[in-house]
Amino acid sequence: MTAADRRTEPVLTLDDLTVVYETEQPVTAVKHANLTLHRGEILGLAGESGCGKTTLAYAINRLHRPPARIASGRITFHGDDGDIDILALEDRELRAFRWERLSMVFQGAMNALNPVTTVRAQLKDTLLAHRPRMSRKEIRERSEDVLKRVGVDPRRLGSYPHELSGGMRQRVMIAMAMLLEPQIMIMDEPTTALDVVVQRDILREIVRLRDELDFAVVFITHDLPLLLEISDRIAVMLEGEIVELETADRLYRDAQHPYTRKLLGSFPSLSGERGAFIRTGIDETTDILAEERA
Ligand SMILES: Nc1ncnc2c1ncn2[C@@H]1O[C@H](COP(=O)(O)OP(=O)(O)OP(=O)(O)O)[C@@H](O)[C@H]1O
Repeated sequence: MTAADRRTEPVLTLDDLTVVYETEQPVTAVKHANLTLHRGEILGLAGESGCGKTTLAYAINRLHRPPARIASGRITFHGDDGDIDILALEDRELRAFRWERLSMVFQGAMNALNPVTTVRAQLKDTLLAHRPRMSRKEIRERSEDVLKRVGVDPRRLGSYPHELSGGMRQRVMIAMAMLLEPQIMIMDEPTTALDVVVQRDILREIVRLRDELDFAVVFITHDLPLLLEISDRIAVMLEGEIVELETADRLYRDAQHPYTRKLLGSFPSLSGERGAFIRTGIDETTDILAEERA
């Protein structure tokens, strides 16, 4: 089967997912969401603050906490070895599932590194938790390999998080997320806290790694120009509902939902050629992102 064929196969399906915050005035943050993520695709999830993007991401990995409750729906992971009903997993199975099949990188993830242990120890702990029989040599090789892949010098294995820049810490978190070669990575505003140049480098790296390793990415941000550049398809959320799901090209050229059109209209510089910068790395090309933020 070719990579293109695999790209049309589902790796994750959400059916009728509803998430409610059971507060005094209950808030239905995700409303009957249906979504299919294909193998190896970058799916952008766009929408303004408070529309439910993070709630959806947490629910997929069962990281939601009370008062959040999944009120309806199914979340199915389609592994090469069969389907997994994520909502039915026992705690132990869920721990094995996370990182191994599906991993997450959050906006504040770089601050999620343990401040008192080295990068080496943190990578090793995660590896051993899932692969207890791994030898020291394999652990060292895998740790060096993932750091290299995200553009961090393996000599940094001995560093503590405070010795690394914000961009480097975020790269280490991405290395951690790909450590066990999951088929899905969910990235929730992974670069928002970083400056534009660092952000752009990391995004380019994520696209390149996806091309190389063929994992699927759900990339969450309210930054629609950025999503247009890196995504294969984009889902637009409005008040808990997915109101449009289209290829990035079609969404850009022919958005159907009035809210998508409004969202596109709110980024006046969305007139350059989509995607040229990150996908080809040609620096002379119109840099939509930088213009947007200028
Ligand atoms: N712990 C909570 N208790 C009650 N309501 C919550 C809680 N967390 C989120 N919500 C509500 O759920 C809705 C969706 O929030 P969510 O954080 O998922 O949106 P978002 O699109 O990720 O926003 P942002 O881009 O600002 O992160 C919002 O109305 C929010 O107020």
